[in-house]
Amino acid sequence: MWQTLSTVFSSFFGKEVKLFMSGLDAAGKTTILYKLKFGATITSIPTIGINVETFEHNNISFTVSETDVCARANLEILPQVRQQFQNTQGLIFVVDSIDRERIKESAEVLAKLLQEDDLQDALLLVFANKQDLPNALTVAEVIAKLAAGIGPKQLQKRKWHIEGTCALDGHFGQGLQEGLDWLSEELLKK
Ligand SMILES: Nc1nc2c(ncn2[C@@H]2O[C@H](COP(=O)(O)OP(=O)(O)OP(=O)(O)O)[C@@H](O)[C@H]2O)c(=O)[nH]1
Ligand SMILES: [Mg+2]
Repeated sequence: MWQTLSTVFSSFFGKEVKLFMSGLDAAGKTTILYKLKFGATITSIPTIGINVETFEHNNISFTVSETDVCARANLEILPQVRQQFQNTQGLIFVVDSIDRERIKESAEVLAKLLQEDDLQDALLLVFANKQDLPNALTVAEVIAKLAAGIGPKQLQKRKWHIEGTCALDGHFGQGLQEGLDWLSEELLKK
């Protein structure tokens, strides 16, 4: 399987892709970013501002900006966050699957992001994170709650994918690489 994928993606040598990652505070964004970059779990503290990191996957150089600033500012997207959206080819939205009380708020943030002009053509990858914890919302439940919050039509008109993830699991996390594989395959079609 790896050989096949690596052959398919060999045409990507030198390709640079910009992604924006968001979601509510404590969803696991920073943990995911550094797991993807270093293959290691970092001890994270709440992020102030925006983290930007570049790493390689499937011969693609992914530059990922991550922040939850839009959530902290009463769901209004701040100008410095909006600056990050230019030329963004993919939006990674991280959901804390155990935070049942805030899943509605999470959907509201996603709805705001999906309305942004610069994100109209962006692929949408949702990570339903913290699947390792008991009582986590299942992937199907996360889809239903997000679709209810943003309106099902929002998902119909966009290329999107969801992975159940555990960012803490092993070297690569669980579901994270699969999510990036989906993004890579969709980028190949463009
Ligand atoms: N059990 C479990 N805990 C996780 C997982 N992913 C992240 N965490 C934990 O969740 C907490 C918050 O993770 P962060 O990566 O700091 O979350 P964040 O989204 O960057 O938060 P802000 O910077 O405040 O926006 C940390 O204690 C992580 O170790 C996961 O998949 N499972
Ligand atoms: Mg953070």
